[in-house]
Amino acid sequence: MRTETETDSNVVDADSTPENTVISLEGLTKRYGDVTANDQVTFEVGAGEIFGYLGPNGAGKTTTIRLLLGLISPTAGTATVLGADIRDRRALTDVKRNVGYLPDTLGFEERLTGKQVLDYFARMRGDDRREELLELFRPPLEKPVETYSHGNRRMLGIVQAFMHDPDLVIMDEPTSGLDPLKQDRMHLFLEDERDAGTTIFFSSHVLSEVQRVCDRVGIIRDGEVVALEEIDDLLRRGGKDVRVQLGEPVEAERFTTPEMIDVDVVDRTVRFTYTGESAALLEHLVQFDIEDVDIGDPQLDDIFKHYYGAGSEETG
Ligand SMILES: Nc1ncnc2c1ncn2[C@@H]1O[C@H](COP(=O)(O)OP(=O)(O)OP(=O)(O)O)[C@@H](O)[C@H]1O
Repeated sequence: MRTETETDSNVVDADSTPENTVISLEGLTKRYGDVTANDQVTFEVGAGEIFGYLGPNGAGKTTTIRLLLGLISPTAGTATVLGADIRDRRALTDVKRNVGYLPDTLGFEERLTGKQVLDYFARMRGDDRREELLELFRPPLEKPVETYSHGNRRMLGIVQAFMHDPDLVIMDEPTSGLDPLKQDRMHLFLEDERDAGTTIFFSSHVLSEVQRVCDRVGIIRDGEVVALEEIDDLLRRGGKDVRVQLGEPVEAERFTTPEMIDVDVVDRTVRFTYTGESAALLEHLVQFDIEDVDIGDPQLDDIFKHYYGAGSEETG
């Protein structure tokens, strides 16, 4: 069941509490010496949603995932996964039979064949959906994993993560390094799984993929969650990345409207972030001698820059 959460401001919304909580983090903190990799991370993920955990390299995404799976212990705070407290090893081990995990780096024994790897996981947790998933992702099962391409490693990893038909799947940058066709296949698959009721938590540093498949997003920066909201709200505030090629040079003052941020005019090319309605932008542009217009989604970095303020905890 899809979870509706209301977010009417761009502050971290601690009340954004989905029903039927599958993952709940409460003040989760992990320190490595002077580095606070996760700092009081608090949010919830509801049943049947695709939750995107977004952040630049080194933000703390993998740390959260490893904490959730009990692979490392928190310095402070805690979390529950399918109701099990991550500090309770036995309870966590029990529920992990019902969790799929796709790590960023697959720790498969390299000399085993893909089939042997799947057999190993099947013995631990079952493999009811193995054949169906193999039809879809087709890793070369009879070859040793050490001969696999990056893409095939991912394909084997996905089969492994889903074949026991878990209620929750946690994935660390699942599409990184995949070609566009494989990324597409993965995204469609995740949507189908979500529609069938599986909860999916995945990390990414690619906004476009999070935008495409996620219902809700948490943004982590320097170990802190700086935004927690519906993807549509995030993108609306993120604005559009616009590049306009003009037939003749134009004065920035004449061209600029209040909805344009970071206007950069170089000769006949103007770049800016547009935060208003697309129709209003087009209406404005027709006044000028336009040769070309390119309107794209904002980059994650721009959203950070414009809405969360570099290096500050300010979220508005
Ligand atoms: N075992 C460790 N020992 C010391 N520091 C660590 C350790 N693991 C992570 N860190 C540090 O914690 C911070 C968060 O790292 P983490 O791997 O969680 O980020 P990430 O968002 O997953 O990044 P990436 O996208 O690059 O994988 C980084 O500063 C990293 O250097």
